[in-house]
Amino acid sequence: MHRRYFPEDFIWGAATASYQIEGAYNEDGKGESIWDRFSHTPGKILNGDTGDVACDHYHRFREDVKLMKELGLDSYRFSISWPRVLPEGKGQVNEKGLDFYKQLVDQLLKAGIDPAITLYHWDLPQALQEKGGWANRDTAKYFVEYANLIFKELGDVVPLWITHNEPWVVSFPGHAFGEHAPGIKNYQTALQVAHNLLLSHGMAVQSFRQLGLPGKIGITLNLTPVYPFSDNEADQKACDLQDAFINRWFLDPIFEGSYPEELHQIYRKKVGEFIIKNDDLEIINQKIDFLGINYYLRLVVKHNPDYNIFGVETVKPEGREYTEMGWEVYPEGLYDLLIRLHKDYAPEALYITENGAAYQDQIDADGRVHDQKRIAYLKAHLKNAHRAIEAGVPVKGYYIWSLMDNFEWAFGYSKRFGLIYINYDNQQRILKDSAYWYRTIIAKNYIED
Ligand SMILES: N#[N+]C[C@@H]1[C@@H](O)[C@H](O)[C@@H](O)[C@@H]2O[C@H]12
Repeated sequence: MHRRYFPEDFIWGAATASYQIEGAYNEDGKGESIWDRFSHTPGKILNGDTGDVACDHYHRFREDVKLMKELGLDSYRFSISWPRVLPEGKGQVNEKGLDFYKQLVDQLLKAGIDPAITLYHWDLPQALQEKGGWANRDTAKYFVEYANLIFKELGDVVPLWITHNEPWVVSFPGHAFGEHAPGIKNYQTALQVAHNLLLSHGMAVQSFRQLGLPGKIGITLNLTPVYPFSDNEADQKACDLQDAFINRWFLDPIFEGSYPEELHQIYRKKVGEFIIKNDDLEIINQKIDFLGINYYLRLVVKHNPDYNIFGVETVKPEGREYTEMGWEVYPEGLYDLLIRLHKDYAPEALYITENGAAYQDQIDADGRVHDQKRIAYLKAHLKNAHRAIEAGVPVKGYYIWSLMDNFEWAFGYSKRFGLIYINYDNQQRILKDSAYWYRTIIAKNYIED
């Protein structure tokens, strides 16, 4: 067996997000979020599930930190619920909400686990949505005020900061396709949202620098390598357009201070303009300390003039393995993506801030969850991350999505991604075989293939 040793300082982590695990959706002064509103709207979430209770992490965080310590995690990535600390999105602070996060960070530090905080993982205060939400440029200003509150409370002890999680998902499923909160179906609004999210990212990075905090700050993007169905020119062009739509629309402003021109032209013609003010792109193009990437799958596309505004159709290659999300298992895509990012954008450092898979997990007669498919998935992706590191890509850490089964957005609780199985009937936590496997990987700092 070949041992693939990871760098001595490689960070082994796991990730969650506030709305997906905390519950206590209206307790201790927390304000309503757009996901509270969306999940309480009939027909939006499978089985009518909501995040009202979720994994009850708000009340069980001490038990959960003990489980993280049992796994030997170096770091735990979680998000702050903006409306839990600022119920109206701005103004009056909810001290009980802030205190929850201070206690969580305190428990993590005592357990020897580095906190990694995501400031925004989709749960915008509903009060700000009433003022236009991310389509309103003012929300960028309110985001920085919120970020400064958290920076000042936790900035001295938290080493890793992520401004936004997957702004592409917030923009398009949330504002063009209507599949995510706030459930808007307006492409032009989605483009303005994307821009205001990026602007708020740049403004928050500037503020972080001005505060002189000791940690590192970056952003997490869902990045998907795109491959042409065939080598004909039309399919290759379709591939380039899909890459611009999903990846470059966010990578280029952040790293180059400009939007992909060809796609911008298509948007001008087919969607309409969105407002960019004078030095916006200069603000967005702030130097960041790392790029976080969430990798799950690749896309294979072909040209189809009738398919959408781009004439790009996604195809599902035959004979491949797919997860419960219908996502192709393609570990090589992680290697290809890391190599491309290193070559085209050269981020100072990269963290794989999410990688994982949903499978049909069940408690077997022995009381265990034998999730061998997940172990195989994680091992294959770690192998490709290691290949990229050996090729010189500065990958500094890996966070499994997810620490625990949780509320999977529009799919409710039907999809299980966790290392820890959650019995939602009694909130029992059960370490899956993948959790025990991950514990050994962390301890040995190598995988064998
Ligand atoms: N779907 N799916 C799983 C996972 C989702 O649960 C996370 O909240 C997102 O950051 C990202 O989409 C990935």
